[in-house]
Amino acid sequence: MASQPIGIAGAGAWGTALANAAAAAGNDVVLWMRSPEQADALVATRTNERCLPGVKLHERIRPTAELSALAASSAVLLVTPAQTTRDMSTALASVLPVAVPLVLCAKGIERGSGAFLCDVVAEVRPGATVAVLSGPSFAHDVARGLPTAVTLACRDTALAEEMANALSGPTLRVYHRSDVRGVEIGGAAKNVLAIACGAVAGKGLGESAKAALVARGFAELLRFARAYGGEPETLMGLSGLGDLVLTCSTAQSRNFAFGQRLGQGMSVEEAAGGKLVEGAATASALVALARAKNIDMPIAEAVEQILSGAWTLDQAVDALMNRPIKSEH
Ligand SMILES: NC(=O)c1ccc[n+]([C@@H]2O[C@H](COP(=O)([O-])OP(=O)(O)OC[C@H]3O[C@@H](n4cnc5c(N)ncnc54)[C@H](O)[C@@H]3O)[C@@H](O)[C@H]2O)c1
Ligand SMILES: O=P(O)(O)OC[C@H](O)CO
Repeated sequence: MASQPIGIAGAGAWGTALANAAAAAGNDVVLWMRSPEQADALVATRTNERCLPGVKLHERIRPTAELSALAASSAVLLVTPAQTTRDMSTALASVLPVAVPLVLCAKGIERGSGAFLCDVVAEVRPGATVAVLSGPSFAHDVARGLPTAVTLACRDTALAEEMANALSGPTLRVYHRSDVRGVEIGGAAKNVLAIACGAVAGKGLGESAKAALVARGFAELLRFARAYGGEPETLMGLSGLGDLVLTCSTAQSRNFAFGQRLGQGMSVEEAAGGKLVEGAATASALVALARAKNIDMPIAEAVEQILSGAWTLDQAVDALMNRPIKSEH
């Protein structure tokens, strides 16, 4: 794997941070972005000032706007927003040999179809290997070389181990696992729950409410994952509890910050402020999947009701607090 470059599709905050981490781990990296102007600017300045101000691009990274430049990669990390997965993996299918694994790094569920992102890729690139990388990792932390750990899941356990080794470096520790479904559910669902935590913070409901929400949110995550074939043990790990705790802790998270602004009384549009808020894009699909299997997810439901304009935040709090008293599970 080391002799071929790692390909990265998407040069936003996370794609650029992962490119730096992969290069620091000893790999050559081809970093693709859709804009030729951005690629030229990256080649010239070796910084991605819009997404990661102040971070120098590692010398082993080759920026490009030619998708075909990814064809010789040992693996391609797809790091564009979750809702672009179908279009991006279709475009990649036309240039990548089927033997090149695709590692999904976005966190979400496809709106409209309600499809998990791995299933989207399996549809448009049949026979190709798909993996998922997820866990507690803010791009700005990783890009600055602050330490963290994430999980890479692939059904091919030998390949999962090989890719985890290739991407692990001095400050990014990559664990491997075979439970692809569990790892992708952890990443997708925690963003929706983080919006609720942010809203509690923005509304000034206190630290106790926030902690209660994390615990009950985690119970929802576990129920959902169990019903959709994820292993509970996976959700107790980095892409589950780990990422839920991170994203529910700080306004450094875009999902939390979005919820916080909703809690302060802003509209959905004002609160998003033009930034990528994956939990807002995924909430309706997550809730529809939960309803389809009668999975009780009142916190995710409340987020969806607020986002659709059906409930105010006060109504959501009332609905959550007035649910029948029951045994904790
Ligand atoms: N930023 C983080 O800390 C972080 C950490 C872990 C995971 N993630 C996940 O990674 C994904 C990307 O997040 P990000 O922070 O890099 O977002 P970002 O907004 O910084 O970057 C997204 C990139 O995708 C590109 N893009 C958007 N639409 C596209 C399309 N249709 N085709 C091709 N390229 C397109 C944009 O030009 C941009 O470069 C999200 O799913 C997010 O949840 C982010
Ligand atoms: O900024 P957020 O909320 O998209 O979260 C980024 C990562 O998913 C944290 O692990």
